[in-house]
Amino acid sequence: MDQHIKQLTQWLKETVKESKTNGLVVGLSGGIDSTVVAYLIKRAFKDDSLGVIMPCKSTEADAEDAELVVEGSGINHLTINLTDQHDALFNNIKQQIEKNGEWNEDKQQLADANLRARLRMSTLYTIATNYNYLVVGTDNQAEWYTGYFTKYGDGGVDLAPLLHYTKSEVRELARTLGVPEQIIKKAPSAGLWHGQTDEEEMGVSYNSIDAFLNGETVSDEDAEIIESMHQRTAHKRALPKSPPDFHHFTLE
Ligand SMILES: Nc1ncnc2c1ncn2[C@@H]1O[C@H](COP(=O)(O)OP(=O)(O)OC[C@H]2O[C@@H]([n+]3cccc(C(=O)O)c3)[C@H](O)[C@@H]2O)[C@@H](O)[C@H]1O
Ligand SMILES: Nc1ncnc2c1ncn2[C@@H]1O[C@H](COP(=O)(O)OP(=O)(O)OP(=O)(O)O)[C@@H](O)[C@H]1O
Ligand SMILES: [Mg+2]
Repeated sequence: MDQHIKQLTQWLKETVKESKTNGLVVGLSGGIDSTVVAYLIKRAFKDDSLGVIMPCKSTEADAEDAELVVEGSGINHLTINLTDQHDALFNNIKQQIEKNGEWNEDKQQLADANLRARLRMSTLYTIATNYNYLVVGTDNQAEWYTGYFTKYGDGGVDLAPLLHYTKSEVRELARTLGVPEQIIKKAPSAGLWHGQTDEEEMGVSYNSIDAFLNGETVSDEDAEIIESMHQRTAHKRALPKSPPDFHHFTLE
């Protein structure tokens, strides 16, 4: 993994140079993916890398883990609490829809969760504009393939350095980078509602997704879940659909 870390660091430097920007910013959750990204961007840009801790109705333990990452990596950081802003915006939207009697209770948890991810994205882009930085994503190969991210939320980024690494490879990168074991061992969680874990929500383990991506045999049930997630989320990996140019086409 040493060689990968050197190459990733070099790639980050080149990408920033080509974009004529000054550095990189990432959201720091205290989870392993953003931790690995934080260590990498700090290596690439000693002074022009920034981690942003954005609690949003999340647990104190998550913010403490993120602080541990700041200490371990030495990365510059900001903490911006989004809880009140999320509350205000979500309740405003909810009240307006409720007035029409059209609020969908079944979708409340998901809508609330995705707004958290999109508020974080908006915060990161506001910061990126200020410093002339790029926003770095944390999606790994397993999340990208299954579409397990919020479209234009944590998926709304300028570059995605971990896209070709399975979850177990991200753990290997973390060990090589000297990430504290406490962070490596934590159950992956989007932290979008109390007690959420990725594997419970998806109904399949990262070990199984990694094996599938490596071309190894997994159970039929797991393969079906993975393929179905992949198909349902194809739109997240594509540019927005647009119609044919009707200046040049007439539909029958
Ligand atoms: N066929 C289609 N063509 C074009 N667009 C389509 C579409 N189908 C839905 N859409 C659009 O996409 C939206 C649904 O996608 P999206 O908004 O992403 O929402 P969705 O995929 O339903 O939910 C996001 C999932 O990602 C998980 N997540 C989020 C954030 C972080 C993490 C993590 O691991 O940390 C995990 C979260 O727990 C949840 O399971 C729809 O509201 C609609 O606007
Ligand atoms: N509380 C938070 N503060 C700042 N950024 C956050 C927060 N929660 C989530 N994010 C951002 O959203 C990204 C997606 O979350 P995700 O859970 O997939 O990654 P992770 O937390 O780094 O690792 P893991 O998947 O193992 O939990 C994070 O990597 C991070 O950039
Ligand atoms: Mg997480």
